Amino acid sequence: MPEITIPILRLSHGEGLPIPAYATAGAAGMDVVSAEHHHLAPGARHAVATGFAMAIPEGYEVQVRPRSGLALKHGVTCLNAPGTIDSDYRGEVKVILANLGSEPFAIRRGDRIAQLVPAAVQRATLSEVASLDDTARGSGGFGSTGQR
Ligand SMILES: O=c1ccn([C@H]2C[C@H](O)[C@@H](COP(=O)(O)OP(=O)(O)OP(=O)(O)O)O2)c(=O)[nH]1
Ligand SMILES: [Mg+2]
Repeated sequence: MPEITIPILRLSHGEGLPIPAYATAGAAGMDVVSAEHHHLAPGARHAVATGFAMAIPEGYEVQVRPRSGLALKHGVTCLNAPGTIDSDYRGEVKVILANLGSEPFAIRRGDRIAQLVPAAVQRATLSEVASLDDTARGSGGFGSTGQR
């Protein structure tokens, strides 16, 4: 898939911070850093400032995903993963971090806190009908297959 270009606007409190960037040539996500210091108590959540806004091209979104290192080592994750940045959103990108661990977690300005993955968006029109076609599964779900 060809690369898209996303205009990014640095906000005043984002001055001096790196803009989100790929850590390696094959990385899927651009690491994004915190623009603030914040103490995240166990069980707490916070919308962490990043200091920038974007104008995502129509037809795309940007997903805000957790970093596995923070999740594994500290129990810190994006509560709404994957977060959705809409193409018409012009506000500051925030990262909703939650501390699911048992220790307080210190977020420092400049720390990498999440990763951004641009993705194409398939939109759909919903067409209301009186009945649906039959399938082998039918209404079975939630672990209905392979029951012993
Ligand atoms: O992790 C996130 C998720 C969302 N947003 C911003 C961009 C997004 O376009 C907007 C709305 O997000 P979403 O649609 O997930 O939230 P909502 O609760 O449906 O709010 P809204 O009514 O504003 O759509 O909030 C972020 O900055 N970070
Ligand atoms: Mg919404």
